[in-house]
Amino acid sequence: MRYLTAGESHGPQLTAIIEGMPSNIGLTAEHIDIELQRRQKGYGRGKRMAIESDSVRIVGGVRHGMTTGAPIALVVDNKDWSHWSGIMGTEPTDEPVKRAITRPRPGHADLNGGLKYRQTDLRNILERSSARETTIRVACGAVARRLLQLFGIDIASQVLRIGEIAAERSDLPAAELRKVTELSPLRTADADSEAGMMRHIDEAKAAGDSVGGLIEVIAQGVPVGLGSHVQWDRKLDGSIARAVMSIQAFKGCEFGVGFEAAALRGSMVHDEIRHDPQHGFTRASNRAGGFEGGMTTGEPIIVRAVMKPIPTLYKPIGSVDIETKQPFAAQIERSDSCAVPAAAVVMENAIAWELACAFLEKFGGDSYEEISRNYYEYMRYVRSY
Ligand SMILES: Cc1cc2nc3c(=O)[nH]c(=O)nc-3n(C[C@H](O)[C@H](O)[C@H](O)COP(=O)(O)O)c2cc1C
Ligand SMILES: C=C(O[C@@H]1CC(C(=O)O)=C[C@@H](OP(=O)(O)O)[C@H]1O)C(=O)O
Repeated sequence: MRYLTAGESHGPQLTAIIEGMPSNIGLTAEHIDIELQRRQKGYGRGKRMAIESDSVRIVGGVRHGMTTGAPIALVVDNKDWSHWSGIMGTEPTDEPVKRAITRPRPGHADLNGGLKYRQTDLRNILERSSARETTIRVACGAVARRLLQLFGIDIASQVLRIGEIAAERSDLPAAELRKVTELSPLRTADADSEAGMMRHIDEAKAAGDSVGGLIEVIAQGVPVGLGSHVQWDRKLDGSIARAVMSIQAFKGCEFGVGFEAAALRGSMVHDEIRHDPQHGFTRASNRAGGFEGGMTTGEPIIVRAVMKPIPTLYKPIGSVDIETKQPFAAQIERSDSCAVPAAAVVMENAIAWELACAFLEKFGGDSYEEISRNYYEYMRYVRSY
């Protein structure tokens, strides 16, 4: 499976085409909208989220609520477009020249993008680098999720840190965790830390600053043997790391005990293998976070990732105007102060996409029926191995 997206943050719409989704999978706009709405929630976001109320239009590949095997085309309209059509139209006009953005924000794509693409109006960079794009990426992930759900794979996230404030980690199964974190404005399972986390965001915002955080995603019910050890680009932990690291502002990623493994002995890192006739092979622990040799072990996949603080600051750090070459004191219209809870939903769906691709590679088929046949036969074989 593959997908491409197009569209600017303040343009008319975001668009995606998904190629390779099998036929006979139940899929409606409602399935996708659930994920889009989850992504919009969360404490710390700016005024843009009050303007948007994201919902998808499925404009190809689905008929009467079922996929047909044809490319799936998705559209999400930007409600903010009505305020930007003069500046963001596709037809020639003088408007952008008068209102060109020449002040690059440290930490955003503005300066590098301006240099690389020879742009004198940095809007031509920020419009596409904006995390508005994660809306349509989540829509694609939500389609992948439909396939995974049919085979009992659940994915959930929890926020483990906002800036200086850590939250207690929950080890609830994914389906339960999802219910708990859904009730939290910070997408955390630790209700006691919530107030402190929100205060931390408020304080950063009041100081003209921003905060990042730490997110964990768990995927449960994933069969053993997705991905492969035989080629570097078929290692599924590698594909997931790439997908996670490609999310705007994500700066690090680990599986299982992760970076802690550097300080631990092997006996404290690896998971003992066990066998019983009823379940076949199992593990005594899941310190590997669900991966060995680039393949799933059958244990839950546990991925954590770091989101850096938002780059657009109300009290900005030093930068230089690309036209005048003078330092400037920026005037910011609006920005998020913290988008970690929203990013957790993006991360879930980015991982869902990679899992669905690996699932189709393993059990491949043009239709749900073919995939089912391959999947259940394999699962029977695994239990008797
Ligand atoms: C959900 C989400 C919302 C974001 N909101 C903002 C924002 O309001 N302002 C901002 O400057 N950056 C925001 N970012 C981060 C930037 O998009 C990101 O830092 C930028 O594209 C540069 O990419 P990099 O940080 O990966 O290098 C957001 C990121 C995510 C995932
Ligand atoms: C629009 C979204 O996030 C945006 C991501 C973003 C950025 O620079 O990444 C900047 C802000 O956009 P604006 O400049 O329009 O206020 C965020 O609101 C979204 O998540 O849907």
